[in-house]
Amino acid sequence: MTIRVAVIGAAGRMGSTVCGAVEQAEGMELVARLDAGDEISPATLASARVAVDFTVPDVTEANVHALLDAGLDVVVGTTGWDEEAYDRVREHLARPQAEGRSVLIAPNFALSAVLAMSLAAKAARYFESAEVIELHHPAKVDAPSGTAVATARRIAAARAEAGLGPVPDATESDPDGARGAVVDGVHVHAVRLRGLTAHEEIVLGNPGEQLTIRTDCFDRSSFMPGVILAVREVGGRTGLTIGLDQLIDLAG
Ligand SMILES: NC(=O)C1=CN([C@@H]2O[C@H](COP(=O)(O)OP(=O)(O)OC[C@H]3O[C@@H](n4cnc5c(N)ncnc54)[C@H](O)[C@@H]3O)[C@@H](O)[C@H]2O)C=CC1
Ligand SMILES: O=C(O)C1=N[C@H](C(=O)O)C[C@H](O)C1
Repeated sequence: MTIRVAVIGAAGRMGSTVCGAVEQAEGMELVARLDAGDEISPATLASARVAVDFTVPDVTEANVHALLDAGLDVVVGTTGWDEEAYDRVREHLARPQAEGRSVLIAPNFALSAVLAMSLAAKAARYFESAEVIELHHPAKVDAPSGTAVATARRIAAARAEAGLGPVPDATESDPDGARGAVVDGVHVHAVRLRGLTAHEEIVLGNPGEQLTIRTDCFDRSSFMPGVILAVREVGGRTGLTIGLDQLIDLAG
């Protein structure tokens, strides 16, 4: 059966690329393109079954609740989500009116980034030091990137599980924040540079050795197979799914 798809944020860099990918995808029909100022309502959604949200961190959660109220399953790529916001979506999905509905939120839909996060989490327990450097195009409105935050959280969780203490760091004075943001004890550095798209480096250090894990997305086409996979799969799930790795077998 054809999946009818609405794209929210359709005029943006990601939204417009997603519109093109949905139009090219077998078994999908793009039925609505909504952007800022458009109401989310049955009339504008044109009987869409799945909505894809690539908007801005300030509005994405409200969009998801409105889309659930309208009876759609939702795929979200927009950043800015925290545990409290996830919990509010879980609570919404638990209401009888939302029975059978499903939301998938992923900080990154590119396979290289999903693998980089997974490898970083796997490697983290073996290294004394770990830091994350994300590098993006200068039109990005948030820092650090959602992917970097998710990566740092996974590294921190792996370190805690392995019983590792804080990363070694003798810094006593840093009035200008040169050591970057600190996410769950992991330092995260953000670079904004003309010419870049979306890149991340995870550096892990031990005495005398370093492991560098790097993902480079040179073009937004890199995110499209993951987005299309999520659109296909979201309807077969229930509840909240976080991360594209939940749909891909990374074992082996
Ligand atoms: N999960 C992933 O793989 C990826 C996630 N992103 C994230 O996706 C988001 C969008 O990124 P870009 O497309 O580069 O940004 P963008 O600024 O090019 O596009 C955002 C679009 O959302 C629209 N918008 C703003 N408020 C809206 C509202 N209330 N309703 C509907 N549309 C609204 C804007 O008018 C704009 O067209 C960011 O949070 C970014 O970090 C970006 C790339 C990949
Ligand atoms: O804004 C972007 O471009 C990107 N945003 C996401 C993030 O913040 O992690 C994903 C990717 O890095 C591109």
